[in-house]
Amino acid sequence: MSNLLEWQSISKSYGDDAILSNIWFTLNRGTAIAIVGHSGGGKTTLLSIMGLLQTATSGQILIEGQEIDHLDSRRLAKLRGQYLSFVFQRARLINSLTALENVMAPAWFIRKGENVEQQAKDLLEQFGLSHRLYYKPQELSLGQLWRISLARALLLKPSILLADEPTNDLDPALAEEVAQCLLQARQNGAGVVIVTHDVGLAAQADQPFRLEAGTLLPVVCQ
Ligand SMILES: Nc1ncnc2c1ncn2[C@@H]1O[C@H](COP(=O)(O)OP(=O)(O)OP(=O)(O)O)[C@@H](O)[C@H]1O
Repeated sequence: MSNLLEWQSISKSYGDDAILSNIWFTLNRGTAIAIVGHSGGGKTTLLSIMGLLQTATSGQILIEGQEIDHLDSRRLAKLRGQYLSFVFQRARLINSLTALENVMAPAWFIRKGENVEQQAKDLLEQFGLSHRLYYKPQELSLGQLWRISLARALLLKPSILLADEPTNDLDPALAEEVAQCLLQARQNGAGVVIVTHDVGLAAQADQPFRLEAGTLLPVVCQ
């Protein structure tokens, strides 16, 4: 079976500024990789290329063995919907919708025609929020908002879950809770990619990397 995601010699420059150079890696189903690195080192750039939101300057990207570099924007958008889901540092929920509606909103477009309500309720129950289904974001705590954001991402049944700085600004207990929820997504076979400043979170991934001088280096945890 082919790898979920494969990068072959990916480089990215903005004008003369080389940000990523000659990056190779593989993401398998049911595994998590984490990427740490200093501010301005290119983590967001890397994640947005991974999320098919930006293109690389050179190299090959394969999703389940399929080369994507020749695809037009419409086909890329389709692949994004089919394979990828994002969890952002700030939950980015819609204030006028309830928790349940927020979870279902992207699925209304991506899983058109499917009845996703029960699955959304099940996910919220799994995250201990069945008593908050009809609350609006402003009536919920930061941790609850974060769990809703993760439920929203998981309802799309992504093969690849991308998380950008998921534990920034969270207290240690909540950061640990978020880490466990994210890593749990591996159990459904998702490949998880976490970009973080949090070395403790990175250490819990199956493969922690450091982004340094545009290159991914494996981190050896003690
Ligand atoms: N669209 C762009 N055009 C030109 N330069 C850019 C662009 N986007 C990012 N950069 C530059 O690329 C470098 C890497 O930026 P990036 O946002 O990927 O870093 P980062 O590791 O995510 O940083 P942080 O941890 O502070 O969020 C920075 O020097 C930034 O100025």
